[in-house]
Amino acid sequence: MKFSANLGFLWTDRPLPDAIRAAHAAGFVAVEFHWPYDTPAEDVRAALDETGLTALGVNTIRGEGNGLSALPGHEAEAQAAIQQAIAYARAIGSGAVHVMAGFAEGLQADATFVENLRFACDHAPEMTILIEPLNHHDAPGYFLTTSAQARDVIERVDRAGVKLMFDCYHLQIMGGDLTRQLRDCLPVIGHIQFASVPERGAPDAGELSYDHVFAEIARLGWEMPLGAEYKPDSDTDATLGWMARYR
Ligand SMILES: O=C(O)[C@@H](O)C(=O)CO
Ligand SMILES: [Mg+2]
Repeated sequence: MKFSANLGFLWTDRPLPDAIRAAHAAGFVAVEFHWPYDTPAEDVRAALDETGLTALGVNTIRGEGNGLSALPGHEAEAQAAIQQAIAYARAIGSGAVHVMAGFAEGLQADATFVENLRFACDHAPEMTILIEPLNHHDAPGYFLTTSAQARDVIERVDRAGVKLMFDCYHLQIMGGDLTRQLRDCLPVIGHIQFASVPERGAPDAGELSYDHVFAEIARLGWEMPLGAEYKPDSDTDATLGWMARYR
């Protein structure tokens, strides 16, 4: 398997260009970001060029909450955040942006999210526009919570570019049955992330067998790097024992 280091959680003790170099030294083939906007895109791009790593994605900013795109009345702000993320992604050579929905509920929020996602897809037709269900313990009140809801939104956005960020950690907490969820969602998955459950640590612990999950992902023919989005319980390099097991 190939892995992407999520630098929102891994090597957060150093500047992003150094975190990219550390990911390369550890054997990751890609990196992904949460909110890299404080680091000039050209510095990130230079570290990517130097190491040959691929950049898989950036998130839209959180705003007051966990994103803006499902907040009725905040369309201008949400679309500015989408444009900012797309511009940054283009500048670092990344092909995906995760559009964060925010804390909201109801029909108006749903319609707003769909419209803002159409805006993102139409603004950057070459880009994968990701949406990600988050679990209700870590992000109570977040608009998007299940893969079924995400698939319904994706269908109604009705654009080829919009895809599901399948985070095994969140989706295990929000109902589990992960093997079936992977099979059912496969046609709309744009990226896969993982962490142990419930601690959100390295994948070789917890209630979820990544021996099984990764084997199923491979069996389904998924070839893109999987996003290691976990919170190291010590120095990141000391938590990477799982990589040798799964590579
Ligand atoms: O799972 C997560 O928390 C992230 O993928 C993210 O982008 C939102 O915080
Ligand atoms: Mg995630």
